[in-house]
Amino acid sequence: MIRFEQVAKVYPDGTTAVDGLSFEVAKGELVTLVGPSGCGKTTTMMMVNRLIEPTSGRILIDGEDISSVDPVKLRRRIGYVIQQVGLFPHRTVLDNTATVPALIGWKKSRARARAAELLDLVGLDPGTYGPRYPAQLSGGQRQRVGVARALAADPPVLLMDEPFGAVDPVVRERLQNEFLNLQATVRKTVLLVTHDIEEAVRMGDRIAVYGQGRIEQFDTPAAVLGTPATPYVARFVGADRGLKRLSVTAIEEDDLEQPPLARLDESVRTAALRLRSEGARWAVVVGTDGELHGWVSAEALALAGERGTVGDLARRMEAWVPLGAPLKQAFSEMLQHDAGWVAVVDGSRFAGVLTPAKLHEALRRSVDADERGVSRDEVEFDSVSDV
Ligand SMILES: Nc1ncnc2c1ncn2[C@@H]1O[C@H](COP(=O)(O)OP(=O)(O)OP(=O)(O)O)[C@@H](O)[C@H]1O
Repeated sequence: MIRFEQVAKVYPDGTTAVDGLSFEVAKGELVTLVGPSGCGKTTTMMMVNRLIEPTSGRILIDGEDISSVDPVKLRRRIGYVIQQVGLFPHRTVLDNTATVPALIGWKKSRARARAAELLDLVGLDPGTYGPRYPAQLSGGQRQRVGVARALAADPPVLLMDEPFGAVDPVVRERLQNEFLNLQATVRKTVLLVTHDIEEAVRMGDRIAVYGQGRIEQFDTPAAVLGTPATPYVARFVGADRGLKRLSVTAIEEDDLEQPPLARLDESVRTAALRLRSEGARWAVVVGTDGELHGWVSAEALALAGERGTVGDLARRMEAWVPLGAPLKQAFSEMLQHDAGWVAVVDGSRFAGVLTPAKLHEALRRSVDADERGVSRDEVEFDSVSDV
């Protein structure tokens, strides 16, 4: 979709911003460009919409050399989101969002209807926020308007330069997640510039790690964290890359432990006897179709006497995550609920629990799989509890 072929940019004062750039971004892929200040990320991005012209090499979009495309026409196919949003202060949020559709000649009513739809999509109620002016919004809301505006004319390509840089870390994480959800539906081809490796890892399908003016590694987040291509990349991703890896390693069925179970409609008596004979202190409570309901302690069952069903005593499950969610989410649920384990569901079906030991094992397996270039289920480890 976007292809760089041996692209270099030397500024008139002789500064080589980038050199020998060759990479490809597939249709619908989100690639993050990450690296320290001044390494050439923004230059790379601005060559795509021809705000900067390369000194040598070619850039192609959909096979077409962009140097032969009229820059104005080119930019209509490319949404652009920047950190300082750049909203027009004297235009309402709705009109700001409708800027590009209006520019390309849509009727005012159609452009505004589209703008309202987009505001809704980025989580801003068009009735409430549409008539406001940019100064009447929070930083995070302005950033959302920036994204809505960039998407308004439905461009196939989106360039985002530090799009979440101007907001505090909590809002940033929320905006990142919202954007990922949005991207799952709109599937734009995205280049996103950031200097934050965490953001690059969280957002990117693939990451281009920049050294000075060149790409040191272009790979998936897991590979960049697991097997840095050069000492420079290893230093850049940091010594805590195991920790960062938590956010890119998905929970798999094999990582789970199967705890004692009790059925919702089971009698207290049989459940109590069974748990006692298994020496279990608690059980996960599931419904008739195996759906997760909650948990029950062996003590509560023992004290309840002979009558009633498990359902009468079951407590709600506070900590649970879906299968496929990152290990980091499970870890954060455990911390948040001060729990020693977290339930994992597949749809509504209870799939098992993740314990700290299993979490650690999953992480080690994933690092090892990358180092050996095999898939994770081909790696065997003794679990901590076996040692
Ligand atoms: N117009 C210009 N004239 C001369 N040098 C420039 C110009 N624009 C950028 N540079 C230089 O080119 C190099 C790459 O700049 P670029 O803005 O692409 O880096 P960056 O990785 O995006 O940095 P940052 O994260 O700080 O925005 C830097 O050394 C910068 O000083």
